[in-house]
Amino acid sequence: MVEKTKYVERPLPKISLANFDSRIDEITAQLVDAAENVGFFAIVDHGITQAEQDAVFGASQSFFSLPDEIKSTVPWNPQNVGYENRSQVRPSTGAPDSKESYQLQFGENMVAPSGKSLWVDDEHVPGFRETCQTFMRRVQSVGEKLMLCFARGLGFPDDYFVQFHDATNPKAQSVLRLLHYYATPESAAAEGKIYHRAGAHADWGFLTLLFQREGQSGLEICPGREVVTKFAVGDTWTKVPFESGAIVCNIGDLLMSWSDDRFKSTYHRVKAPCEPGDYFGERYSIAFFNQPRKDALIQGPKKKYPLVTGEQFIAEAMATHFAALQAKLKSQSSGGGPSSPKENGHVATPSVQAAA
Ligand SMILES: O=C(O)CCC(=O)C(=O)O
Ligand SMILES: [Fe+2]
Repeated sequence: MVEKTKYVERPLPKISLANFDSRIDEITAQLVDAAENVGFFAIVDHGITQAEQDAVFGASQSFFSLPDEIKSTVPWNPQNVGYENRSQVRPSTGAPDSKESYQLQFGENMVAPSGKSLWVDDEHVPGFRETCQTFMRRVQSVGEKLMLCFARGLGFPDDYFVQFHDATNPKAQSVLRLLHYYATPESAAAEGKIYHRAGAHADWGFLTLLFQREGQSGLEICPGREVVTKFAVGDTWTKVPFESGAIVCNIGDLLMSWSDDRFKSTYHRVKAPCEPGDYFGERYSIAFFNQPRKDALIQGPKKKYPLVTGEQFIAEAMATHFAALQAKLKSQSSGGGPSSPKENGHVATPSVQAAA
């Protein structure tokens, strides 16, 4: 029988970006407070309209509706781009998420080592690339406002974080991730079979901006993490429901480290539906992961952690993640859990998901 989830009500800070230029200091104070105390917050009055969101969700739905043979023409690769299906295994669950996702970037990573473009051909989803790139630029500009405030809040020059996330640089690494979680049978839940959605995790990147759809709930957070060097855990959850006009934002491990652990990278998940009242239908969401260039120099103002490049930080995060995953799989195969997934692509792949 599935254990009943422990829930606690925690208010999610809601921050308006209206009149940004004249309110920067007020907005900075609100963002810093949210980053220090919750790690998650909702942004409103950001200028991205519902119609713009609907357009990219439409493109996402059209892409995921394509036959597998077409989706597999743009396969995921370790540059953190491309399409994957039920391949991401989180250390918290040791089993694949029941979802498919397609990751897109601004720069040269969209060309696979083979020379092939990882943009799905426009003949399959007309206007797909243009729709996604337009949306990416819009989200990037919102992210840059938040970066300016966080730089100011930490005592860095205003453009400090923005320069490392320049989307016009061919080496830009930020990712738009289209996500589609499969509907799961309620009968399976009653029999104790769990279909994970996004198993609990903290994001590795700098800052995530998330778009949800009305009526497709499931996002939950578990604040309280103290240091970035420890793997995130926790079991008391707070629901983050869809809110019209709001972008849900969260601090990632990289910004937690870059702030000397002042800002919290919060543990979160899309709940595996298994209890009465859970949402078992399909869920579409879109995440934009701001990730600095590989040569960005990461060190907080108080130098709590040694100076590392963006590339080194991700490599270390991957190693920690991979070790935690191996430990989980080992505990499952030694009788700690039900069936343990085989050590195949499922295990190697997720360890390099920058979003994990
Ligand atoms: O789909 C969602 O709502 C959350 C996804 C997520 O947390 C991730 O991909 O890192
Ligand atoms: Fe996440």
